[in-house]
Amino acid sequence: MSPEGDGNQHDHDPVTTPAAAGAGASAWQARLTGLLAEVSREALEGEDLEAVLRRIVECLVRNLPVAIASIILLDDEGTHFMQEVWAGDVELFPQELAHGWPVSVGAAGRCARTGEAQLINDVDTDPDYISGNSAVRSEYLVPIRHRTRLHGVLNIESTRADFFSEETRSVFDAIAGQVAGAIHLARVVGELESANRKLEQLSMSDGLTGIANRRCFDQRLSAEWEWLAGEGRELALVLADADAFKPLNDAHGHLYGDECLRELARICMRLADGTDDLVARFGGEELVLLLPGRDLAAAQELGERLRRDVEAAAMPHAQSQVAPHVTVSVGVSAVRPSKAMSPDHLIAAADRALYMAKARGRNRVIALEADPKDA
Ligand SMILES: Nc1nc2c(ncn2[C@@H]2O[C@H](COP(=O)(O)OP(=O)(O)OP(=O)(O)O)[C@@H](O)[C@H]2O)c(=O)[nH]1
Repeated sequence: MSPEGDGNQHDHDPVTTPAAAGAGASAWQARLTGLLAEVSREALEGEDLEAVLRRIVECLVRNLPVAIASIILLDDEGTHFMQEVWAGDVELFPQELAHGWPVSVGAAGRCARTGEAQLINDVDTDPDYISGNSAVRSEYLVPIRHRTRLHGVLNIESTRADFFSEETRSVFDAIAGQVAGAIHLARVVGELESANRKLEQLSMSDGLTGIANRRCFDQRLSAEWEWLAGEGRELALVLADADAFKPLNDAHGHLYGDECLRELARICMRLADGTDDLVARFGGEELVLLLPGRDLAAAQELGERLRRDVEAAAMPHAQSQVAPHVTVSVGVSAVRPSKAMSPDHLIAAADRALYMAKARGRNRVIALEADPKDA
């Protein structure tokens, strides 16, 4: 334990309290004003919230003769404290407070419950005071509030009974306001980042099946193309098109057609077992598997498994001339990416193979190496 003025940096500092300042009261005011400015700067840092709050409490302990400074944050419901960031000489940290505690407990709880600042001039006489340092004599707790939302409590503890003058308290009130701004800023930034992530995800996925959409596929194809060109490894495509899908919609309705597409997507997802494999909706009733690192034979085998799995799913199709259930035709292509060709050559080859599978009676797999003449 090191009470202020006892071995810490304020020992020889003439301006540690308003009383000590005496004729130098303006020096004390200057210190408080400087402190407020420093806290404001920290509050606007806007990076990781915990780091910002930690620097604020450290700044308080570094600049003022206080034994403990802490910021205690409430959960979303405002019923429990869930996080405490502190600086100073905490010699006792009650275990029950380590993982959050209800606002029914402690002087900080009283501050949160009442929404009012709490000045405790003699901690020994306050029934709610929970000691963190046996030398502490007084405590000041301020609600941290942004507009109507109570975020938590700013807690300052001093080893002097007369430390919290009106002027000093008003500075802590202002600091609590800065902390509230910092918390609000961090939460808004966090919410924006998460909304952006969601939007990014939405813009890359297909609403019906939940798999990647064409935009995502195009981006990944060109990224894989570049990467594999450098690596000298192959890239394969499996393009699957549901057979007689128009008659299926006409006979069973679009909702059933939608459900069949979802099932096709699930089957493709089960087959895409490579870490970099991508399953995407290529167009209406066409799905595509992008298979980095696989050659034509491996992709053709996967295409064949896909065709068989779709048959095995036995989704009824009353109007297909191929089978009484949904079938797919599959075009497969592969290439070793190089500057001589582009991703379009790979797609064109898969497309040509698919066309041949349809022409030869559907429910079959055709594989073609990509050819510079294809695109
Ligand atoms: N239910 C449903 N149908 C879709 C969707 N997207 C495209 N389709 C339908 O898929 C059908 C594709 O028809 P076509 O291109 O004529 O081909 P097909 O009838 O499957 O015949 P082949 O491909 O030659 O075997 C069209 O009727 C589209 O309306 C979708 O999201 N849901």
